[in-house]
Amino acid sequence: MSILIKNGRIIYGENLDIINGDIYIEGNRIAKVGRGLKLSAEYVIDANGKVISPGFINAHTHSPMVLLRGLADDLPLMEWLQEYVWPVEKKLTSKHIYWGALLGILEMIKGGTTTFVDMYFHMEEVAKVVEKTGIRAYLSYGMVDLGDEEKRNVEIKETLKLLEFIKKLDSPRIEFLFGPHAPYTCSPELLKWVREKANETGKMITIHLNETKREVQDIKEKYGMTPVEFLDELGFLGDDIIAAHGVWLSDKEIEILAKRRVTIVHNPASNMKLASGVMPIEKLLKAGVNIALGTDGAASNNSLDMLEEMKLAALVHKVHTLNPTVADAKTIYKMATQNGAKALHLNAGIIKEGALADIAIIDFNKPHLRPITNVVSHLVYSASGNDVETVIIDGEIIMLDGEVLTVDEEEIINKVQKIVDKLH
Ligand SMILES: CSC[C@H]1O[C@@H](n2cnc3c(O)ncnc32)[C@H](O)[C@@H]1O
Ligand SMILES: [Zn+2]
Repeated sequence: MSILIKNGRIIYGENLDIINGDIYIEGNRIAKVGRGLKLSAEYVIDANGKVISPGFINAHTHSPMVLLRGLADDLPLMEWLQEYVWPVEKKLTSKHIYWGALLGILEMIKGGTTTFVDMYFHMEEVAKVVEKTGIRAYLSYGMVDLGDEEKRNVEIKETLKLLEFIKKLDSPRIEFLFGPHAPYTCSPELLKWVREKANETGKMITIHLNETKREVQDIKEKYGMTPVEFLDELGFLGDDIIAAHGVWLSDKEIEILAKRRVTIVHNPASNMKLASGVMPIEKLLKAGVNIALGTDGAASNNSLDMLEEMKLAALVHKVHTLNPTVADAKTIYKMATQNGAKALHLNAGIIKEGALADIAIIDFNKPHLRPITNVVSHLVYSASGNDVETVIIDGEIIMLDGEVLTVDEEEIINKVQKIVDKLH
């Protein structure tokens, strides 16, 4: 398929330059960017008054957790997980996960997300939904063994099953990654197995890391080291690690993360809602750590809106440090786009010739986005997912003028309501 997007304001290249012009897409790549392109295409989109942005990369979520949205608000992490979330998750079947993933992915596409990194269970169902909807995804089975060998073997089996399933799907948009849940739920034996298997297969790893003060204390008591030191001792860390949260980090841990080229995923809404704390963004940036952005699951956010997440990321550090220059709009915007792509070693998150055609077109013909003075600032501080109009993923139009073309939105909303009504 070829697509010509005409007369838009393009957020171009690594430096986010604004160019008024056209984009020509051929197959799944951006072929040309320029003014007044005289090229014929199978599909032409008029982007007058609109902004053409790289699609957003949600680098940490649990897509089916939309089923638990609003279930347990206003609680700290451990109580939230142990007393509310895990008991409900025990009841979830593959059918629940299929419909939950449909709702979660529908929400993400509507908000301009073109790629997401997921960790949950019954992930074969999520893979089916990714295939159907047209989004790009990196999927992991969330492994928890709590030091129990029998449980470890079950988790290993489930992980290898997902790896095989995704291999057989042979989709250019679906990748597998390993998903040990966290150092406090996974034994050293399991973490070592993950590292070895990741080396053998070349697949990446995602994990929750240093999310709460309590977690750091527990790991120190158990292993006599901080979580990052512990993982480094195991030989676990590398540039294939996508670690969610990184809230409670010592200077030494930041140094290790930088040295090992680990990506940290910032999840400001979840960290604020669960009162986990504030990520040390200035120190991480200064050390050169790659920081991507994620929403976490919808039970701790409570939405999957990357535009909203950017605003929260930009604001929380200003109030926390009492310094308005911290976390400026461009820095945050890069976290939601090119830094996520860097973490995934993916040629996306950027508009330039040769990059994957993963694009969000945002309608700026709205009062809250006028006058157009600073496009990136408006996206970070004024826009929300509702302003996204058209989404292209892997060179295919997935949403056009607000309508997702690959699924029936009304059917998904009604079905999810029915299955959740029965669940509680
Ligand atoms: C075993 S699948 C993934 C697992 O993670 C849980 N989860 C969701 N959000 C968080 C978070 O912020 N920290 C730790 N664990 C989280 C989710 O409910 C699943 O059980
Ligand atoms: Zn999470």
